[in-house]
Amino acid sequence: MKIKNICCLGAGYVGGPTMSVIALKCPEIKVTVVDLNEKRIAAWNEEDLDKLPVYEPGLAEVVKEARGRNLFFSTDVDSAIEAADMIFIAVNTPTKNYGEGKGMAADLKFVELCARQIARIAKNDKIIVEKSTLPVRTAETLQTILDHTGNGVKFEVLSNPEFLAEGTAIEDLLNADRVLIGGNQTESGKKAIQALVDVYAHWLSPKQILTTNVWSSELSKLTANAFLAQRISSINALSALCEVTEADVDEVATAIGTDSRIGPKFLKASVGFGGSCFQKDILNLVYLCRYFNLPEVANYWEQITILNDYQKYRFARKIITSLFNTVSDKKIAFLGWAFKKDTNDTRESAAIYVAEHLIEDGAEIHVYDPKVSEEKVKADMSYLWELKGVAEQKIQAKLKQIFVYKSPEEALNQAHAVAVLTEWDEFKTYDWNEIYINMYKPAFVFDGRNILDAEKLKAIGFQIKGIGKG
Ligand SMILES: NC(=O)C1=CN([C@@H]2O[C@H](COP(=O)(O)OP(=O)(O)OC[C@H]3O[C@@H](n4cnc5c(N)ncnc54)[C@H](O)[C@@H]3O)[C@@H](O)[C@H]2O)C=CC1
Ligand SMILES: O=C(O)[C@H]1O[C@H](OP(=O)(O)OP(=O)(O)OC[C@H]2O[C@@H](n3ccc(=O)[nH]c3=O)[C@H](O)[C@@H]2O)[C@H](O)[C@@H](O)[C@@H]1O
Repeated sequence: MKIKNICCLGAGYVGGPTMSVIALKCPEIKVTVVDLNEKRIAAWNEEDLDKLPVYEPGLAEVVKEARGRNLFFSTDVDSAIEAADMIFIAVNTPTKNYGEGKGMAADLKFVELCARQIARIAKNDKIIVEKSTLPVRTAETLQTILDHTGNGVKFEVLSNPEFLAEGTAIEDLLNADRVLIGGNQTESGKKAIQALVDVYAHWLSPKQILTTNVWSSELSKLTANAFLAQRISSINALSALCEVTEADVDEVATAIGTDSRIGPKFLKASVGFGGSCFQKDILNLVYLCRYFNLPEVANYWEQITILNDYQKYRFARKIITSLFNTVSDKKIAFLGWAFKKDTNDTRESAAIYVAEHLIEDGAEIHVYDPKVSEEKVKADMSYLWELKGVAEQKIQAKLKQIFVYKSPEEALNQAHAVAVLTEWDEFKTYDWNEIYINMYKPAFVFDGRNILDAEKLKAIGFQIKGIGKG
């Protein structure tokens, strides 16, 4: 079966870049990305490519080439579903914040709504592709909804989880370590798998495309994220030990990472991992393990997020204790707000939690991030406080302790301390002599990413404290 028309539900950080690359590489396939969010779709259709809703190196170039040729962004969900022979579901699957499984389980209501809408609209057979990250056995739920509410047409459900990382999404999509496709091991299931393999085969080699049964594929996605996050929590746990023993965490990471069985990647100690997925996917895994009555397994994975919370808290506490046990009315400059460099995404960014803790102690937070707006920073903090049940009036008062600037100089001027929250390359190139002159003394730098040249900063006169540095 040759795919001619693809529709993707969800024009977010996954749907947008993934479909743009598919459209780029498969010019004979019409790809329509739809979303309920009109503002988001309007931004995807912006003439000015700097205004795309997702910032990713290389994305604007891909959109420029494919958009209007065979790549379209639209809010007309029904028409796109009707016309497609393959439908990707790339909607959000956040942690449930209500009812059964609150704070742990994945909220599948958006996915379920997609399935119901597809079933209602579809007039001919379709392949449904789970692109969102989902708990193992969700395909069964989707199949049940599709079969019971549809118009008698046949649906084949595939799992095709996405492994791209933000900041390197285009590179990851073009040169994927692997693409994973899970499907039913029936004749029609195998045909559907092959149809999706043929899409990716436009630019990936057969050995980069793995096919499995549908459950293995679903579970592999949660597992991959849990393994990746586990490495970060492991090195971050050791960073605390390094700080009290004068071992250097970067040296330890290099020493263990050269063992080919361990490998060097994902061993960078930090203020804690952020991003929309690691935390939610691990909690989802923990919930599943508890559901299947495997408490020891659940507790094992849960420790990764517990350690991550500890790491963010530890960083904030270090700032407070170093500044003579209070940051009340002190100006703390934040370099970076995004959860990692080269993205404008701030979901679950460590910066949010560090800021919360410092604000609780009375600090003023002065933020500069090259890609994050004032509106976003304030929305992030408001959202956190709302979730915690803080009264609206109190939220408004706390927001007055946050200032966001368009230039680093403004954020850094007259600061008591600088905290590096995101590893943007430009922070390394600043004139730190000048920054020192314009700060209160002693001038502190808390490098939550270990990116600055500590010796150079010490020579200037800074008190510098990194992660896992004695
Ligand atoms: N962000 C990332 O780097 C990665 C995310 N994932 C997974 O991909 C999924 C999507 O993640 P993101 O793109 O980051 O989320 P996102 O929140 O950026 O985008 C999801 C979009 O889906 C839209 N949507 C919700 N319900 C809809 C419906 N019924 N019809 C049409 N559109 C609808 C929302 O309006 C939103 O724009 C999640 O399951 C996530 O775990 C997987 C790999 C990487
Ligand atoms: O499912 C997802 O959403 C994606 O989650 C991660 O990608 P992402 O969260 O975009 O970015 P990462 O590079 O994994 O970084 C996550 C967090 O860990 C931090 N990190 C990463 C690596 C490291 O060594 N140390 C470290 O602290 C980063 O700064 C960031 O805050 C995975 O890397 C992707 O494979 C996956 O598809």
